[in-house]
Amino acid sequence: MKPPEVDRIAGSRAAVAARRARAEVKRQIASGERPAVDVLDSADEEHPAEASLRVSELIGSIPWLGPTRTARVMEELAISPSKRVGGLGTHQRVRLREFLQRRQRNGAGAGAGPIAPGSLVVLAGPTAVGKGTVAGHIRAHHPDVLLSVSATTRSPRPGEIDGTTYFFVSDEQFDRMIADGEFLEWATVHNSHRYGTPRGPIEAALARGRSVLLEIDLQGARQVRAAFPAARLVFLLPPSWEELVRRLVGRGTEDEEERERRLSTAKVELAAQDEFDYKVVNSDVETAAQEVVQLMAVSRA
Ligand SMILES: Nc1nc2c(ncn2[C@@H]2O[C@H](COP(=O)(O)OP(=O)(O)O)[C@@H](O)[C@H]2O)c(=O)[nH]1
Ligand SMILES: Nc1ncnc2c1ncn2[C@@H]1O[C@H](COP(=O)(O)OP(=O)(O)O)[C@@H](O)[C@H]1O
Repeated sequence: MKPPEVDRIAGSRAAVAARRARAEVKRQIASGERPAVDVLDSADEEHPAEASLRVSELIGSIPWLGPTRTARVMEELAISPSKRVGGLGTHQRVRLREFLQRRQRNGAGAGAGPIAPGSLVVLAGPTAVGKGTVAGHIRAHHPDVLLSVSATTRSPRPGEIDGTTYFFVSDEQFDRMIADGEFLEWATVHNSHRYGTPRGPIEAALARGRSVLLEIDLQGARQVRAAFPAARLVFLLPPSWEELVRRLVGRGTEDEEERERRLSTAKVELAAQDEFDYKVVNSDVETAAQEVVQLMAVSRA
């Protein structure tokens, strides 16, 4: 058996070597020799220097981020300051990866951070373009963004959950909510059912500096713009009209008559796309979701 003193010396040598290896990784990031996202991707048992690096050290090594912004970024990504790269949870890793890639693409100094605090973004677009799908992707990957849950008088589709997809309410309940001033905006959509955005959760989130995403129709987007001129309006476009029809038919949730009604609304909505601040083509869900999130990161200043 080795005497304890030998163990202690060996242990401290190993610790010094590990520190040196981490310092080298930080130097590579700081000099631009190695993108931070590569360090994140290579962090595993075979790369202990990368895996044992703290996330704050990884982000802090990027030349254009000082300690204050690093701390803010960590908070926005919901990653604790002591977290090591190898110990990240799946969602944290995805959020960090998206952030690093976005910063790499945008270059130094672009934007204000992953998500500008307190921004209100409206996602609109024709039926079946994929608004719900893109919003769902953002919900899954950016829990820091509040995805507003609307109230509607339409019936739930199979798989839709009351309180998550929508608050499914009766006509009488909807009337009462209007009378009580509970809506930020509301509209009758596709000439059939009413949909409205509950005001309370949005105002509370914005007051706390949390960003909010509304997935609503054209009429609602116009009302939000009037009430909140600072809101950013995003129009989601299909790659083509044929693809839009394919998605509507493929979803299989409406009969022929309802599909026709929705497609005629879609023509009106597409004609209004130039009223929006940004247009995003939904060819690929992940890319479209990332573009919407990136728009949230654009500094209001
Ligand atoms: N104005 C307004 N529109 C909403 C609201 N919630 C959903 N919508 C819109 O209502 C429309 C119908 O939604 P839905 O019944 O889920 O079917 P979809 O058209 O196939 O997405 C979509 O354009 C939604 O964006 C809301 O709170 N306010
Ligand atoms: N980028 C995409 N590529 C292919 N299919 C998509 C894409 N985005 C959404 N879809 C599909 O299109 C259909 C309509 O999407 P949905 O999110 O319900 O649209 P919306 O909320 O705009 O009415 C769904 O079946 C969905 O799976």
